[in-house]
Amino acid sequence: MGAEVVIEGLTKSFGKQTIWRDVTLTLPPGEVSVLLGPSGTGKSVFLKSMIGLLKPERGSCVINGVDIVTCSEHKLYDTRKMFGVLFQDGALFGSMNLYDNVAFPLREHTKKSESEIKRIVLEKLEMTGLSGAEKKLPGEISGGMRKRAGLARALVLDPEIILVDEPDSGLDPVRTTYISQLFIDVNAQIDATFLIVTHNINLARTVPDNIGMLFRKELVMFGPREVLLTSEEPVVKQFLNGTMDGPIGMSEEKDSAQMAAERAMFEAGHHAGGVEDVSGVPAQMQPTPGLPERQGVRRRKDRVMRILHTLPAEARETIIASLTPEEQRHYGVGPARQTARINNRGDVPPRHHSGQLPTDQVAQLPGAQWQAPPNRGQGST
Ligand SMILES: Nc1ncnc2c1ncn2[C@@H]1O[C@H](COP(=O)(O)OP(=O)(O)OP(=O)(O)O)[C@@H](O)[C@H]1O
Repeated sequence: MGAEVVIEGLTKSFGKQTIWRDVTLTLPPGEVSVLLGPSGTGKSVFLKSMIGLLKPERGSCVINGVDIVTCSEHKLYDTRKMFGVLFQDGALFGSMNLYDNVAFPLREHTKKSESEIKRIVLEKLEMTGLSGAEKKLPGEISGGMRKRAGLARALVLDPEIILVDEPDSGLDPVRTTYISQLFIDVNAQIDATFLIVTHNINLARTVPDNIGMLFRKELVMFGPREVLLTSEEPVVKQFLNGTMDGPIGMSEEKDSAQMAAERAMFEAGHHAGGVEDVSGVPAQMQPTPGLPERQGVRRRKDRVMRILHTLPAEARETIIASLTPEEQRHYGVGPARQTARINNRGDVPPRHHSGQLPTDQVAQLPGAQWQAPPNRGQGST
């Protein structure tokens, strides 16, 4: 099973520029999570901080009892071996063929024999649909193949955590769906914990178990996919619909005067762009038939049912509706019964900001009525 990653109060600045502050979330073991956020909100900086390439000033990122932020170089080196990282362009060595690129971490970090290396490399190339392409150079293959080769290389050391930076960059929508399927298939086969940074709405809506979003230097939300996908929070809705109508502007954000002026324009009939009314929770991608069931999905069900009472009503109803009648009986929930229980007890989910919930509650979620925090020290703190 993949490792759990527990991040608490993480804050990263460059000089006087705060990139994000007080980020708290837990990546549940073996589940697939996606981190969304407008360009420049520091998603790549977040991934680099998780593997210790950048040092946040405050907070912790704990994996198997080791805090990446404060541990020794020696511990960091060891813990990094638990990660497989897929960079945007695959980050392959241009002068090496795919076989040697994929074999590279094994030759660098292990004492395995060449015959053992060959077995592993061919297995990972097959897993990523690249059998037969061993002798190709990165410059001779398509962007999608380069990404798959990068994934094959990320897999050779049997990672427990896989970080993926913008897998859709430079890919058409169909190839993006194929690489998404590959992530789900790899997850089903090795049960690693995934964190995927992306702008791609289709991927975000259909691939992950959990979704988080960075905006205005904070983690706006992080939790089960049903929460973000049913959220009424303006920034989340705007992002998922890809429109100009909302708090996200040409650069990171708009001030209230600009927002009001644009609102008037849209109300007068100007097209806000994007696809209208992309809403609801579509079915999640499944492993390709013949592959094992995802263990993360099974564990997630129990986990989400334990925190169900903390989730906004619409997400709760969506989750309950997705259960089979047997599962509803098993967990003791049903749409009417659940609503009655909530009404009788007045059990309205609390409002929380990132960082305010105990870390054993994997989904740290603000309520559905989350309000963007006031624009604190934009650009510097
Ligand atoms: N090493 C660095 N030194 C100084 N500033 C940096 C460094 N790395 C990143 N930044 C700044 O941090 C901010 C966030 O960058 P980052 O690339 O993480 O954003 P992102 O959300 O991944 O954006 P995109 O979606 O466009 O890839 C940017 O303003 C960037 O200029």
